[in-house]
Amino acid sequence: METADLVVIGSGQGGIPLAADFAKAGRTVVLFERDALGGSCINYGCTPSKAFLAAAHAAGRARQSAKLGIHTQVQVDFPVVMERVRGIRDRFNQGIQQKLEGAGVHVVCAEASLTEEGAVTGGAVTVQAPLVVINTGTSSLIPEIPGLAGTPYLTNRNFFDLKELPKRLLVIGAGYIGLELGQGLARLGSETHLIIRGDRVLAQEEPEVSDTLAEALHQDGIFLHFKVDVEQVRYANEVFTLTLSNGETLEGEALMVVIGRKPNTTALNATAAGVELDGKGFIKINDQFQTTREGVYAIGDAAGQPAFTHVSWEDYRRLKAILCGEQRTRSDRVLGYAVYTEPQVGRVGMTLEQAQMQGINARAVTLPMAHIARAIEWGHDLGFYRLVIDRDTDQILGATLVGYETAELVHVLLALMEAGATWQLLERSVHIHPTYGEALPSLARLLIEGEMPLCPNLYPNLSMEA
Ligand SMILES: Cc1cc2nc3c(=O)[nH]c(=O)nc-3n(C[C@H](O)[C@H](O)[C@H](O)COP(=O)(O)OP(=O)(O)OC[C@H]3O[C@@H](n4cnc5c(N)ncnc54)[C@H](O)[C@@H]3O)c2cc1C
Ligand SMILES: NC(=O)c1ccc[n+]([C@@H]2O[C@H](COP(=O)([O-])OP(=O)(O)OC[C@H]3O[C@@H](n4cnc5c(N)ncnc54)[C@H](O)[C@@H]3O)[C@@H](O)[C@H]2O)c1
Repeated sequence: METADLVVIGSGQGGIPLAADFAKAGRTVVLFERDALGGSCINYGCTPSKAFLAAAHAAGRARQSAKLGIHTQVQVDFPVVMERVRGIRDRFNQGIQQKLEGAGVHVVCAEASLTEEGAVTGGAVTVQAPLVVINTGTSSLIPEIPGLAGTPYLTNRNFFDLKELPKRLLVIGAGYIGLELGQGLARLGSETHLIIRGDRVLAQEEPEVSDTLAEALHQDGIFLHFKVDVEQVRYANEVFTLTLSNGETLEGEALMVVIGRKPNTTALNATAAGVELDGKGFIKINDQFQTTREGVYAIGDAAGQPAFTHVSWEDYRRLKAILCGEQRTRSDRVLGYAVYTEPQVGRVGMTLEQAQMQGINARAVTLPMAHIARAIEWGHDLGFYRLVIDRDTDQILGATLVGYETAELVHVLLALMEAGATWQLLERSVHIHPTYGEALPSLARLLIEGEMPLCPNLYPNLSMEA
């Protein structure tokens, strides 16, 4: 049996830098990875999806330029689009390999599990270490629909291997992945159908977000099928036929199943090793990322943290600080995230409803994009900006920005929130005209009740009787 100072299971977004930092500091580190180095973000998630969306949104924007008086004919070279995506993914993947090798991390290409004695074993390697960090992420959740198993359906895992643009695409699930990749393929030319269980897309967000996105998807020619389930899948002659709960049938050359994620914890032998899981299989951790077994920590998606790359990465920074003796916790962060549809959804902190549910005396103000000069001038007038504040402390609690490139703009509010700023600070800052950014102080100005009154001692030296 080998010994090491640290064992990392899974090369997720937090595990990689943690392993590299320890190794660079002269500690012996073993990292187990059962699949491609870099985890879901680099190989099957953020990196390829955003490279793919660059092409898709370029096509969408070119078509939409007709409303500016510019007429273009969009020709999509799908193999080139996907080659570029895979090229970027492969470069990032190789970068991770070099980072780990350069730092001196011993990488074991095998699925790892914990032993009851607290060692980690995978392939032909068993390692005993005082510190084990689990960063095993999640995989696609696949529903048990009759006829689905064994068909060549798509998930985020094989989507980026597509060689041909499907003529018709059927998507089960209208969350992050369904909307981003569904809108993407629609913009590249697939006739796209979203099959939605409930009555709105991106149902975890505020209803106005769902309404705005539904309008945008409609403008892209996407068919939205609300309040239906898929009862049966058939695959014959390279065509999928779905029977829906309302009796309708839909046909498509491709079927994408994107209904959420499940934690990669089955192979870990966690419970027997004293690492407790919750009812959905996520690893139970305390506020310092510690599992129920001493010396074993868990970070990222598998530990039930918000499923974003920047969260997993921030988990690494916080865990490293904790291991170095600092007083840090995992739950005091300002959480921001974005959905890369067009328009984008940039989110930070709490919604009005979330704040009120916590008993906060909260208030929200909303500014439609159609009232923002830059948005009108540039033809991006679908969406809105919303700010949530605490009436008692005046602090900014959260924001929802639906519009052009709001994943960037939302950082203004994220930074203000991190600094504990009040809305008055935002209100009195003078932003550049005409920008999307200048709408943020305008949004804060909506919190000033009524017209700004003239002060009674205006021009005190000016005689009113003259
Ligand atoms: C299509 C898609 C797009 C996304 N886009 C974004 C985005 O734009 N922005 C964003 O912030 N987030 C995005 N995400 C989410 C993001 O990818 C994850 O939240 C992020 O990768 C963090 O994951 P992680 O660090 O917990 O683990 P992961 O990155 O999932 O890595 C876990 C690794 O552990 C390995 N592993 C699992 N079990 C074992 C085992 N027993 N032994 C050895 N190895 C094991 C896996 O093979 C994997 O490589 C996206 C996700 C998807 C699917
Ligand atoms: N931009 C980003 O940061 C980004 C992009 C992609 C993914 N992600 C991460 O990955 C996670 C997973 O994304 P996702 O799109 O798979 O999940 P999701 O939770 O965002 O959406 C899944 C959708 O499928 C629906 N659904 C569930 N069961 C269903 C069923 N049987 N039939 C039909 N619909 C069903 C749900 O109601 C939900 O609307 C996200 O929560 C997010 O954290 C992030």
